Amino acid sequence: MPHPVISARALTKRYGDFTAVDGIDFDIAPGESFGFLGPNGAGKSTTMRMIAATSTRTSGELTVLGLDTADHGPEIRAQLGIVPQGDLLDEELRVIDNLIVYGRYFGLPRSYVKQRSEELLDFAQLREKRLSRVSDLSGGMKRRLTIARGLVNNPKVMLLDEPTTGLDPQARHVLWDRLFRLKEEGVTLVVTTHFMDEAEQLCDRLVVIDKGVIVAEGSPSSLIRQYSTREVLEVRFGSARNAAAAGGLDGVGVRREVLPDRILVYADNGEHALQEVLERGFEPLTSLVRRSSLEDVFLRLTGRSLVE
Ligand SMILES: Nc1ncnc2c1ncn2[C@@H]1O[C@H](COP(=O)(O)OP(=O)(O)OP(=O)(O)O)[C@@H](O)[C@H]1O
Repeated sequence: MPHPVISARALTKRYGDFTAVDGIDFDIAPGESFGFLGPNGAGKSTTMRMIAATSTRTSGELTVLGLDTADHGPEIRAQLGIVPQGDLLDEELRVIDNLIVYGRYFGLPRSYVKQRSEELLDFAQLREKRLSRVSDLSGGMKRRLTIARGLVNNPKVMLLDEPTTGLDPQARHVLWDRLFRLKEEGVTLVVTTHFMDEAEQLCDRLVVIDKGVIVAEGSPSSLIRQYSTREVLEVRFGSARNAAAAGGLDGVGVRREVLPDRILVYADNGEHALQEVLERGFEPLTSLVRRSSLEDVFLRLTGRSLVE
């Protein structure tokens, strides 16, 4: 890897007796789109706050853009774009003024901030909303404005904490498209998410994090290859028959996961697996063959579903 823009070794954060981040190691390369994928409470936001030098680490090492976060908070923050979980916009201000006021916090010259804010309105597809109040924007527009605001200081690294939580599918796709544009421009993206589709869409590489610990690392496709099969057969037998059917499917596919409402059969060929299920005399109410996803990886690694 070229010299990493962010590097962590044995990074740990404790709140009293509770360890939120438990000795994690990772390196993020320039221009990479890197994800922390994990359920609520895994320690993702805590890690992001330590990267942004707004929360101090308990132990371990952490450098951002070659600077130690313990000693260089203001210099680091001046070079990062930060998109926190809540939008934290000034609801009373107009859209354009949110950008200008934020830019002025960085001490950037007024003329530069004005010009940059106009460019960012276009980037965020908010030109028509230039003079609207934030309170009149949709959730997706607010998120895009927050991202635009995070770009005022022209950062090389963007931290995005759960960028699409709470948005509808269309708004999510618009946002992913904008983030993809940033990536094409060479901006390093660091994203936390508990959505496996988001991780698959946005991340070149990710770590799966659970209870403050990294349980796997790789590209979405390499993680799926390593921890799952090519296909998954999902069969539903109804609550009364689910357990009995689960007991009768030993040896079908490579592996099975029995969930309360369905059984997942991991197999390289899902249709063949379905044939075997039928040959054993188990007629499912519904069946579906799909490709493996990061959700399957997470289930395999932790025994739990990502979104519970
Ligand atoms: N200031 C704090 N004091 C005590 N415990 C905290 C504090 N901040 C976070 N925690 C705890 O640390 C754990 C990790 O929280 P964190 O917010 O980093 O998780 P997360 O993976 O980002 O999840 P979410 O998506 O819900 O934010 C949680 O159990 C949380 O309750």
